[in-house]
Amino acid sequence: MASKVRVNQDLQRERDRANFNLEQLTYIFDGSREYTQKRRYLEKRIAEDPELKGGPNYYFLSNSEKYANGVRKATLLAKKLKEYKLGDFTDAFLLRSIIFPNEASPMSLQIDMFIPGIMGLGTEEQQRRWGEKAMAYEIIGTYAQTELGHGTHLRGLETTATYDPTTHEFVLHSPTLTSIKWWPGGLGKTTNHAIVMAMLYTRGKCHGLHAFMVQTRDLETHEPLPGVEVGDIGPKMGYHTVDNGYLRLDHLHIPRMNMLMKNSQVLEDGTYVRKKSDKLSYGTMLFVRSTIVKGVATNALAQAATIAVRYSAVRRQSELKPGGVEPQVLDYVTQQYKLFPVISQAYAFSAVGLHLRNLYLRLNYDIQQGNVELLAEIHSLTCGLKAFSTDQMMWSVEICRLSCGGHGFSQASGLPKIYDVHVPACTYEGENTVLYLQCGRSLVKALLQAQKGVTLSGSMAYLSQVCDDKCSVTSQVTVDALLKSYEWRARRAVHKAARMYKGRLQAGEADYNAWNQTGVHLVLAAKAHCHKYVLKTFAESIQQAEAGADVVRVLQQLCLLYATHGVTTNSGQFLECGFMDTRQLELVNDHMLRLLTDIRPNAVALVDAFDFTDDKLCSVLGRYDGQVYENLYKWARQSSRNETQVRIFTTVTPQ
Ligand SMILES: CCCCCCC/C=C/C(=O)SCCNC(=O)CCNC(=O)[C@H](O)C(C)(C)COP(=O)(O)OP(=O)(O)OC[C@H]1O[C@@H](n2cnc3c(N)ncnc32)[C@H](O)[C@@H]1OP(=O)(O)O
Ligand SMILES: Cc1cc2nc3c(=O)[nH]c(=O)nc-3n(C[C@H](O)[C@H](O)[C@H](O)COP(=O)(O)OP(=O)(O)OC[C@H]3O[C@@H](n4cnc5c(N)ncnc54)[C@H](O)[C@@H]3O)c2cc1C
Repeated sequence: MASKVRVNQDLQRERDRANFNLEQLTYIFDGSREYTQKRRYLEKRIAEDPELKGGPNYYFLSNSEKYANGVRKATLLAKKLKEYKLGDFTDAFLLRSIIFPNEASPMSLQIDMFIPGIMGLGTEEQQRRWGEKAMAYEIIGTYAQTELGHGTHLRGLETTATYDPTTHEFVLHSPTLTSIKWWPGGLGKTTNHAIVMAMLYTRGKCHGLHAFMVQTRDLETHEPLPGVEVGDIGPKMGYHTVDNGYLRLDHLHIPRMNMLMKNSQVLEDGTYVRKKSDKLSYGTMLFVRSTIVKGVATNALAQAATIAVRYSAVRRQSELKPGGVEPQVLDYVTQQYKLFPVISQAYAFSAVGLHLRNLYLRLNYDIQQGNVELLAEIHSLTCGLKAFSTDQMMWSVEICRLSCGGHGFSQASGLPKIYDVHVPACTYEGENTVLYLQCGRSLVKALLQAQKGVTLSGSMAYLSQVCDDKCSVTSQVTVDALLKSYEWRARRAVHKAARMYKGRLQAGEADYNAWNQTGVHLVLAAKAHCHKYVLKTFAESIQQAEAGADVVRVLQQLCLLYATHGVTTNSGQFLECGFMDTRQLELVNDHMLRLLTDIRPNAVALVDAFDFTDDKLCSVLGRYDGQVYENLYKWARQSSRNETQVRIFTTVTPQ
């Protein structure tokens, strides 16, 4: 992004010394040149749009004002989708990310889950009936699954949908206090529809969790409908622009055809027609998990790295060379050790996120053809990678904030806002530990199958491969050599969990207890499996990259940094499996430190390539021009606390 303003000299010097084609790297990070061009076009258009440019300073708003401003922008988003003639899903996500920089829209569930739910769970007729209205924002919906008493345990959800064959209606009800729907985004004030996940009863039999289209509010008055109680769940740690709400249903009658019936049906006489797979109802969650790696984890990592690296190039502090000038804090190796791995994580998870998107599209196509073979594998992968990428993001965003010293603790840095809005991803769409366990169990089950002669395929094929070669790490540390170490570490972790599980069964323990007692090692196995998968996918993406040698070189440096940093921060597991010895670990560690030096000249350019505008970052520390101090001072003076001076009133004490 060319800037005509005065750029901080240190930052300009960093940009002048970069030695790779930054534009090409942006295309790779975005996924394509076309996406970059469309993003830039929309960013420019929004920045110049009189209805959207400017606006109140988010940081100085109360929580209620943040929500009201969010509703204002969400209604403009709906308007601009039409005005800009943007129709498809990707465009809606993109436009929303520009209008809501590191903010969640009060209507975020409309495109995150409500529309995907209609398209994924509804018949073609139902897609026409509600999908088109939802795309036109004529109805505003959310996804109401979690209840006061249950979020993880879907089979424990209590909301009921009971079919009445005499009226051809479902009666939706919240039978207990713990069955009140709790958390759905936009439910408190904003939305007028919800996909309600409820236990389906027909002819006295429960058929498990199914999706129902429920109108919660009058489309004219926005009043809650009879049988519907809705409200906001109250202040939260972050996510202030979203009215996460509660929904209590009191024998609400809805037509039979409000059950989303793509995968299973209830006929007029109450006959239940079952679906191909019990898990197709869970399809919306699988879709969202597949988008979180790129849309949430990568996005947060890249933004936090941009802010922290640019600021570290501008910030001069302390004394490095005795008597010398104060150095840029980016010249401290400890600062490089904090920040450069975050850059590598952002590029790694971007590659994985783009890969997952293609995998999901393939699964979706297969399911349309009635083929659910890939479902279990993609479920396992999306569980593991959603948890692994968001865990990494949570820690790394905080490392970036801490690396900015006191100013990192100011909202002016933009880093607390990144944390606030993205860290819930460790909980929503499946709490991370629970998802690791899903992944870990599927790995152990696959290995046990392989031990019975079943040939494994896909991401688990390596589990049954006999690998007797020793670690090939020499003084020439390479990704290929390290990938074998990662594979060995993951294979060993899965084998260990499987041995523990089988051992407990053989000792006569019940199956559920054998799984529970193995839980810690299931999580370790899932993390090791995901770590290997990320490194392998990142490395393969570089081999396939359409880029010049200069860009390939910097990506290879980042990939090797990702690999070596992963070994040094998990060294116990690599040593424990006996594949790598302490001498080889030393070689890996030394190589990682050399990589920090190699990457240092390109550090600012590598984050510039993420191509975030100042409007997107909302950060005084991460400004493109690096003019931090004067803008921190200007920012502080905007604070309402500075509108008045302190007056000392002497109180007259009665004689
Ligand atoms: C881009 C930004 C988006 C922002 C969105 C913000 C809004 C947030 C919205 C939400 O949070 S919506 C609510 C999300 N809630 C959850 O994710 C609930 C998590 N819990 C579950 O998914 C399930 O309860 C479970 C943990 C997976 C357990 O499943 P279950 O109760 O069925 O029992 P299991 O014995 O574990 O599984 C049985 C069997 O089924 C397979 N399986 C489970 N889920 C799926 C699935 N989604 N797809 C495919 N297969 C699935 C599981 O692997 C087992 O297989 P087998 O081992 O029997 O072969
Ligand atoms: C910001 C935000 C937005 C949300 N938006 C929505 C929404 O739009 N729609 C919606 O339906 N929901 C939404 N949710 C709810 C979210 O999906 C749930 O909070 C999430 O699924 C976790 O469930 P829970 O809260 O019941 O936690 P619990 O499952 O009760 O977790 C508590 C602890 O128990 C552990 N635990 C639970 N089960 C197991 C197990 N089987 N094995 C081992 N440990 C276990 C967990 O690891 C965790 O440590 C949102 C939540 C947040 C924070």
